[in-house]
Amino acid sequence: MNQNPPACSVQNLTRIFGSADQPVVAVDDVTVAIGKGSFTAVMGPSGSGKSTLMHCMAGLDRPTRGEVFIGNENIARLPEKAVTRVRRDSVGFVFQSFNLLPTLTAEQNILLPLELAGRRVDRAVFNELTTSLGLTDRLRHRPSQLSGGQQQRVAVARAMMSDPEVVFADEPTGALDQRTGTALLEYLQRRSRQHGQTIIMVTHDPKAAAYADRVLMLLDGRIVNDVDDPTADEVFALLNAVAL
Ligand SMILES: Nc1ncnc2c1ncn2[C@@H]1O[C@H](COP(=O)(O)OP(=O)(O)OP(=O)(O)O)[C@@H](O)[C@H]1O
Repeated sequence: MNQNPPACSVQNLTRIFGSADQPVVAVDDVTVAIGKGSFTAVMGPSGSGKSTLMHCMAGLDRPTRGEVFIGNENIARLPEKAVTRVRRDSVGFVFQSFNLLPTLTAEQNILLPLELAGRRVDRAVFNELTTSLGLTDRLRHRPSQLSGGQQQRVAVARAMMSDPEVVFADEPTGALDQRTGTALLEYLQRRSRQHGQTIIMVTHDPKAAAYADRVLMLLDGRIVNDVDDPTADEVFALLNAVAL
């Protein structure tokens, strides 16, 4: 078990969609702490609440009940403006579909969040990130001139550039071929092990989850398994068990 203080945690988190007479309980009373510098995979069948849990943890969605801590801040209790600040300063998000701005170059996309926040750009951090992601000769290209794998690496650099408390990644390898996906997973693992970056990743792929230090398995909005250092075979068996 990770003894570090958590980078992020939720307590009795519930998120209900729909109306009072037809509620959809997407996340059901979840309590979990994510250790600093850990790499966690969130898995579960379609509709089990993975994206909703991650969106609530990242401050992109509001819980119906419960607490959400990013570092020491309980974002569930903050007004929207303050949540936006915490999200800007302490959270990086990698979307499956990259979400890059098409009119900006790779470099401009990577630096945009810092510029919007009025923060100084640390060129050493920028150089280190773009070199380790193999992007140095692609920085002046626009997203349409980049491959899917390159666009996803730009999205990862953008999420990591502000050195956030937590990076959330929603199916980051979903749109990539196997070789490109593997390289990205190896990078995420290195980033957590060597730089202490906390990473939470939603994935459907047991092989991708095996790169993580920990797998949380969701079913019907609840965590039904919490496994440290899983192998792909173990994850596959757990997934089969809940998918039946
Ligand atoms: N905005 C919404 N309005 C109503 N119901 C929603 C909304 N978002 C999610 N849900 C419902 O909440 C439940 C959990 O959805 P969620 O997207 O979190 O699951 P998931 O595990 O991420 O699924 P998938 O693997 O298919 O992406 C589902 O029943 C879904 O239909």
